[in-house]
Amino acid sequence: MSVAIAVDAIRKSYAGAWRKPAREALKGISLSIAAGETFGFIGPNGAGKSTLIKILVGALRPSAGSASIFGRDVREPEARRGLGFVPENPSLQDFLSPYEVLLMGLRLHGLRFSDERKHCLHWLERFDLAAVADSRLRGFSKGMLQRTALAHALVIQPRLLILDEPLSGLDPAGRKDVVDILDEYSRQGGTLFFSSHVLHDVERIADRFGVIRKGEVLTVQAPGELLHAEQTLTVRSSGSGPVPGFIPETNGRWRAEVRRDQLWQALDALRSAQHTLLEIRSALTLEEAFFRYLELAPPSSANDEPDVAPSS
Ligand SMILES: Nc1ncnc2c1ncn2[C@@H]1O[C@H](COP(=O)(O)OP(=O)(O)OP(=O)(O)O)[C@@H](O)[C@H]1O
Repeated sequence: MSVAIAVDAIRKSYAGAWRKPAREALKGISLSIAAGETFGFIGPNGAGKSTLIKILVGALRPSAGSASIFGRDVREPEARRGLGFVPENPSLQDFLSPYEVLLMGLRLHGLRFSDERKHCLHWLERFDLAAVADSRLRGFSKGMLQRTALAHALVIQPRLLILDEPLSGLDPAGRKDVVDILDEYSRQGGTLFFSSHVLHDVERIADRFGVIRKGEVLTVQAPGELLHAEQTLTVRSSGSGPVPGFIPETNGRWRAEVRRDQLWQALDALRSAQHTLLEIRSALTLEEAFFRYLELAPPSSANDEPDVAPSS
């Protein structure tokens, strides 16, 4: 399978303000994302997510290391062919209409369609913007602007989408629509790299995700793996009599927290007591597992030092 994004030992230091030391935002990050993969990049505020994204789209130069998109160094304009990008706070010209924004996207990428208006309206409709296709962006809500920026990224039929916090500013219905569109894009073979704070969205969309903290990637794994590593399971049953280790809930239901290596004993006990098994699941949500992971991740030597580095 071909590599869509390759990041090799990237470092980035921002020069400090007057008398302030330089800040090392990325401390030697390496990643490889396959073509067709959906990769979520998560981490707390200030972890370095946007810095890496800006390097990938050619808006920032790394202090050291290299990155490429479909084999082209990100410093080459050719690397951005077929790249749809939405930054964290998209700044769109507010005197334009959504239709004009999408048309501009097609022009910037040198794309021509026999019926451009129909093509743009298709994407505006997908993002629930058809009714305001020709209205000026001035006065649009944050969610409407975000949806316009996403439609602008998708209208070029990108081979790669890089989205910085794509779901921020959207209400629950808007989030669901966008998640469905991204799902469809991914099922059709598109490659997606996105950052998020919202673990539920990462769980829903991503094939794999990377956790970044203080400029370092702590782990890269599939959403299920984080939960699978957890040793405790919640087992729920329904039955009339008590079972050792199980505590009663309401309506004849019972629940126990069971260690993974003791699951079969617990199931045998339920069978002997003629209980019906209702549910076995990880005792933690992905969110809880993620925060526990962040807390347990051993601090590296770089994290023990103050965030100071020579400026680039
Ligand atoms: N232009 C800049 N000048 C100086 N420092 C910067 C600059 N941009 C980012 N930083 C610093 O670099 C570090 C990483 O910031 P970055 O914006 O990449 O993090 P992030 O993970 O995207 O955070 P958030 O989730 O809040 O958007 C932070 O400590 C931030 O203060």
